[in-house]
Amino acid sequence: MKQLSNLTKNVDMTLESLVKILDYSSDEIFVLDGNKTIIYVNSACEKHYGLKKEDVLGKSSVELFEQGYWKPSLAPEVYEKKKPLFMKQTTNLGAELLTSAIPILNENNEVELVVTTARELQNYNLLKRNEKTGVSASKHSEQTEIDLITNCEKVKSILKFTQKIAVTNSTVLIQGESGTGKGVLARYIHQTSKRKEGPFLTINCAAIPAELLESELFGYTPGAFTGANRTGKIGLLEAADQGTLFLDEIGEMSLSLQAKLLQVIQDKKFIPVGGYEEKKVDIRIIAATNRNLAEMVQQRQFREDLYYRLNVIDIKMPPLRERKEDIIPLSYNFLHTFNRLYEMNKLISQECLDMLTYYSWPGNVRQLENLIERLVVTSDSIIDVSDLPEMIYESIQDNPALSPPSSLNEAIDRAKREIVRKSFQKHKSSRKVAKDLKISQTNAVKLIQKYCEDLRDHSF
Ligand SMILES: Nc1ncnc2c1ncn2[C@@H]1O[C@H](COP(=O)(O)OP(=O)(O)OP(=O)(O)O)[C@@H](O)[C@H]1O
Repeated sequence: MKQLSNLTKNVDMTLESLVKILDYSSDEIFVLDGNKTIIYVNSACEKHYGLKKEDVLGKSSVELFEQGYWKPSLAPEVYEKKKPLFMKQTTNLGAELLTSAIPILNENNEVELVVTTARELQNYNLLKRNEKTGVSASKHSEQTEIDLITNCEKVKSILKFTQKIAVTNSTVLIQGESGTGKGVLARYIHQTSKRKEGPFLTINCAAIPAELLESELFGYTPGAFTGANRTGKIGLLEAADQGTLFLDEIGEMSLSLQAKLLQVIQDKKFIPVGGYEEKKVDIRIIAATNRNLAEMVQQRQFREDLYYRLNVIDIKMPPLRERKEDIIPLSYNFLHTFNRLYEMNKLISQECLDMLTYYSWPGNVRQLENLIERLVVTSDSIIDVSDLPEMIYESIQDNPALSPPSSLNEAIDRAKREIVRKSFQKHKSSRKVAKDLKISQTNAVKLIQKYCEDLRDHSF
């Protein structure tokens, strides 16, 4: 390894050790060339964007900005004005950064490099507060707008698909285990649709008794029933006019209410409880369930006609254990959120993050979110493996597929599995996988059969 003489006193510095030092920096450092291509980045980028160095190097910073990894953009102004720039930025994972970009010019006064450093504002605010300068991170400070976070190709293709259906008014049915993010996806669909300026209202059909659910949805006229408000009440169907109504846990809705809902979907009209006059509404319905509706239809617990009406666009939200690539970015996202909420500055060790990826997350993203909140509150300055609940340890040890690999062969097999699955999720054909992984198509077919059986149904 090349020695970097004269850089340090009394120590022989190698390029390798220099890179290591930069990786230990808690601030992010990244360098762009004259074409806005990222030519260097340190490890801190993972906690800010959920991207590994290798996902970032060689990419155009303009392209990453357009994909929503940070905002606002800083590069165009630095390249244009050729002057240093300081700015507050927020990232896709909800980190708030104080970013500085310094252009380095060549002899022709052209921008040769831009050296950018980004420090988390949370740390900065806490530091200032500790210095008693009166600046403090407020618990009620405005929350950064956080999008649906994912690094998973399958979820990314769901998001792309929802953008395609943004202009339609079709009813959407989102199925998936509890806590997978069905509610977050419903909001995302609303935000990307042409109804985004209209209301987005949610009702959980399991949380309200059947009689009350009907009046909540349809509203009622004055004196409609004993105990009713004297002036009557507007229902959610009417309140969501021009917007989206999200019916969570639709599988719990009574059969009689299902019949009424079907009518609203078909005719776009309804009559409030106790009333005679029809009301017209323009709404999009998104329904979600963690139950198997097709099975419920067979068992006559759910109306077949309503099922087909809701099912016009059918999306399946995969459980977290099938999208392990989301665990680290989500963990960082929740770390930023709860650090901000509790005015803390906790860090998390790499070993701890690795351990989180081995766990199966039966409660999905909600369970991960709750755990990170608890860890932020209860751990010392660095959240480490020893802070994890015993239950996580035990379950990893009980399940060999989730525990760290016990041999080189097993590690190779797991790595192969991950690479093939990732490629198949992206390309969806053995020919393209073969090309992507530079293997024969026969080999690709074999590997897909071995590792991707569960991915072969392409419906969302
Ligand atoms: N991709 C994501 N990015 C950021 N936060 C997420 C994501 N997915 C889920 N969450 C968070 O996890 C929690 C659970 O998500 P959500 O309520 O949408 O799940 P759900 O599938 O609708 O659950 P349930 O079936 O119990 O209603 C929420 O606090 C949500 O903000």
